[in-house]
Amino acid sequence: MRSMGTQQDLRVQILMLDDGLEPPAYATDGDAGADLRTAVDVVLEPGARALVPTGVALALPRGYAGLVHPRSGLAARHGLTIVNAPGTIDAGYRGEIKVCLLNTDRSEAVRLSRGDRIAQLVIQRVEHAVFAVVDELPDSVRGTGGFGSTGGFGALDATPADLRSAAGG
Ligand SMILES: O=c1ccn([C@H]2C[C@H](O)[C@@H](COP(=O)(O)OP(=O)(O)OP(=O)(O)O)O2)c(=O)[nH]1
Ligand SMILES: [Mg+2]
Repeated sequence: MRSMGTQQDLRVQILMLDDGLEPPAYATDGDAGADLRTAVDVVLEPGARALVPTGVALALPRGYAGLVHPRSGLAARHGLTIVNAPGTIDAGYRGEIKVCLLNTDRSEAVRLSRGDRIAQLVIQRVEHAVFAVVDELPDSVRGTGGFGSTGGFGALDATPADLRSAAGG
C-alpha cells in the first residue's frame, strides 16, 4: 500500500526536473526510504561506475538531511552499490540528486532503463554542532580503542599478513 501521508509527515517540496518520471515514493507504508529512479538508460560494465541523474531536486527543511542509500535487492542480485553510500543531500542543496552507482559484479554488466528504481532516499533529522576546542576530552569506557580493539579481527598494528595468518589463510 502506498503511503498517502499523515498529519505527522514532514512536508518536503520537490521539483521534478523530468516530467516523464514518477516522483520519489515509499513503496509500502512505513518504509524508511523513498525510491529514486534513473532518468537515463545506463549500462555498467563489471567494476564500472556512473553518476546517474534522478530528475529530482528537493528543498529539505533546515535540520534535515537526505541520505541516498543502495537498494538491497539490486545489491544482492546484481552487485549494484553506491560508491559514496550513503550519499548526503544537504538541506541547502537545490540541484538535481545524482547517484554514483558502482557495479561490483566481477563478470556481469548491470543494465538499467530510464524509470528503474536505483536507490532510496532516507530523510533524517540531523544536529548542527558547534565545535568547542578543548584541552582534554572526558573519560569513557572505550577510551581511544578502535579499529577492532574489542577483538575478533586482530590488533590495529597487525599487518595484512598477520591478519591473514590469524584467520588461518
Ligand atoms: O549522492 C549524492 C551526494 C551528494 N549529492 C549532492 C547533494 C549534496 O548536498 C551535494 C554535495 O555533496 P557532498 O557534500 O557529499 O559532496 P562534496 O564532494 O563535499 O561537495 P561540496 O564541496 O559541494 O560539498 O551534492 C548528490 O546529488 N548525490
Ligand atoms: Mg560537502
